[in-house]
Amino acid sequence: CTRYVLVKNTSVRQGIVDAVQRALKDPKVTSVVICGQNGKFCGGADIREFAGPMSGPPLVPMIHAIEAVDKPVAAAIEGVALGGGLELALGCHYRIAHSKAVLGLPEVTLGLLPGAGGSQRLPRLIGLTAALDLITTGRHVSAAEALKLGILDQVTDNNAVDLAVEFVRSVAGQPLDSRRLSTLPCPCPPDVDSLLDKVMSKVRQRSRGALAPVACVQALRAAASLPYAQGMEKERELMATLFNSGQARALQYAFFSQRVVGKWSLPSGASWDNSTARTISKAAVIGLGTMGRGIVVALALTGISVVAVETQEKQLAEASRVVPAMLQREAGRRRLATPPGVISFSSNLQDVSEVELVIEAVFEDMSLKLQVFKHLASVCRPGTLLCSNTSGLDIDQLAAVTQSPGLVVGMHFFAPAHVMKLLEVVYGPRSSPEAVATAMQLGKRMGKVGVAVGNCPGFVGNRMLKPYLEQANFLLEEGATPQQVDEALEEFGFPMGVFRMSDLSGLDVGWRIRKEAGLTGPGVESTRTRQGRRYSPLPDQMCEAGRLGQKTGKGWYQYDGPGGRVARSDPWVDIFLETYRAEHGLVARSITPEEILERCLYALINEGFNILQDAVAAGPEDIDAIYVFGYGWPRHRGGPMFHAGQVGLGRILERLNHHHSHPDVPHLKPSTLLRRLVAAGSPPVQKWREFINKERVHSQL
Ligand SMILES: CC(C)(COP(=O)(O)OP(=O)(O)OC[C@H]1O[C@@H](n2cnc3c(N)ncnc32)[C@H](O)[C@@H]1OP(=O)(O)O)[C@@H](O)C(=O)NCCC(=O)NCCSC(=O)C[C@@H](O)CCCCCCCCCCCCC(=O)O
Repeated sequence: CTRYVLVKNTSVRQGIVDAVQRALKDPKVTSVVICGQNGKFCGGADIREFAGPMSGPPLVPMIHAIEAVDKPVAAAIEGVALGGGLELALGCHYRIAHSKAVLGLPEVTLGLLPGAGGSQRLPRLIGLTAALDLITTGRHVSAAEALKLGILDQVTDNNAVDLAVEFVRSVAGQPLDSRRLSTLPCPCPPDVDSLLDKVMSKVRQRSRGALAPVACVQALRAAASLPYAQGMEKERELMATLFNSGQARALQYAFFSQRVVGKWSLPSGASWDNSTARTISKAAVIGLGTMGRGIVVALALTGISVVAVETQEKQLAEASRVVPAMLQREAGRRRLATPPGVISFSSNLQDVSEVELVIEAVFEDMSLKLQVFKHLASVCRPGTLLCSNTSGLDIDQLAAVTQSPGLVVGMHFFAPAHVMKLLEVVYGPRSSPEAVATAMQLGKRMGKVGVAVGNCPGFVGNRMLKPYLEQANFLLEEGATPQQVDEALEEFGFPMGVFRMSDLSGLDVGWRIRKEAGLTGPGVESTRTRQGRRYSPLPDQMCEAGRLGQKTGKGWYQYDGPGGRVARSDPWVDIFLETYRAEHGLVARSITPEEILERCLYALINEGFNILQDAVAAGPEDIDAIYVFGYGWPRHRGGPMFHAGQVGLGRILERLNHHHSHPDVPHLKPSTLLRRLVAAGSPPVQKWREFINKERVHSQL
């Protein structure tokens, strides 16, 4: 073999075409190895190219040409072979990989399908059943699994390129017909139709309105039932539909948002690339309720040793029993051989004196948290980072009771903390860049999507949730039922509507917060206006009636006893709402799903604009990542701020104005930023950051 180097500064596709052509023409070349540069085979198509017209040689004919070559061609896979990268490898006659390589067809996660023959070649190679799994989930597989599935011919711990060269030399001259996947039949189980139907219904249920998983099944049905050329035609047709769908744009935006938020910056100018993070090896978690336990597991899974502290003996005993089992289960799910972290349980706060970082996860009560922070400040070594898992309390107030307020940040996890991907890293005015960098890096080590956000009540996620919940309650007062509201939201793509979600998390959570805010409780007058704003006492009255949600077996729905999970509508709630309306002289009216979506979602989006205006979030991507990873916003709709752009900012403004002008629907006053964006011609979401910065410079916000 002669080695031809693919030059990186020209299009990779052009490079491959040219190099293969030269190799074909060169009589000295008996076989060909395609490899990547710098130890990475190929991560697939450049997603940014999808936004404009494609240039350079198209992928599909290029792969066909490689497959048709009459000298053996092997792909030497190091690093990754994803998407178009794996499709290129499937066009080669052989595939040799390094043991650490990762393979997959993740196009479905970008709103696409493997559109360069992958949907037709992979099932011909590994069979329909396995291909359905890989293509509809987009999951990555290790080299070992790929070898077992039959995607790879050989795996090595040594140099994959050297092995591939040796390998193709050894097979030079052998017939290649059986190695051309496009010529092979697709191995299918006998009950192929019932398998496809079953997978289709599973996919529809799981995808909540996403188009790509459904198109993937359709493409695989074509692979199973049609000759290759017709299958490719179907693949192209489905790809064209997906390609031009708003969902593909939303999912590709979500891919980049996830990466944008990692490049955080603070209003002070500190940012990910000018701040140094400390590497944490010893941490402590204070409070072993649901959140604390999850955080302990998340830390331990990264190999950090954790001191888990709980002062209540009963809770400590239960946590000592439950946490190791949780760790074992999660390690198993992640295919980690043994959970690497070491956990020690204690009832003594003194035991955290040697750790480098503490996460407080006690009850959501400011006076209790202040007490804990004061204590920590006296127990911990100087320089220990003190973090709070508060879901919305003032980080600055906590920092104020310590000697080093710069070392205090919020680390707001989402339940279950060892599973949910989102982490809000909350910086106060005094938090140091080092503290933020350390919390962000720790989040990354835990596999979280960390988003740096400013300090305000509820931070980003919960601050936006408030007007959303408020509108949902107002809709009940006006005539909707919890089922109607939930159905509209679930149809939109949320895994759970707002009332089912409240039942799951417990109605008492918000009740406690409202009591602390003086909005309800003894001595507060039972009116529909509180602290000068419209207020719905409905959720408080539910709590007063003992209906706290799933845990009491009754909430906005009824369940089969406490802890039950299947929500059924409850005639009690209908009577409760009717009585309430009658008491307050409200006449129920018919409310459309459109109004439900506008009132709930536009309220949430409007608060998102306020948050951007206040610089609590650095950009719309931060808000969108928070909602996609922490609040069940359907990923194929990009996130609330992306969705606003899709709907049209002018339309959102017009509908907010419309609802706001209604005498009994307050709290929907459009944000100044939204107005300014509309006045500026509604620039695309990718331009908002720049726009906000300019407006701020000119003091327009
Ligand atoms: C590769 C990774 C695993 C690396 O992870 P790692 O953690 O190491 O690094 P990062 O994730 O932080 O990434 C670093 C850096 O790189 C950027 N990036 C990564 N991948 C891509 C990409 N694919 N494109 C663009 N940019 C990428 C990332 O943003 C970071 O940039 P930054 O500036 O922040 O530093 C990991 O990155 C990863 O998983 N990547 C994605 C892998 C993937 O999903 N691949 C599939 C891509 S889609 C594809 O391959 C499609 C194919 O099926 C071929 C399609 C054929 C097209 C045919 C067209 C027919 C269409 C018909 C249309 C008809 C139109 C009409 O008729 O109108």
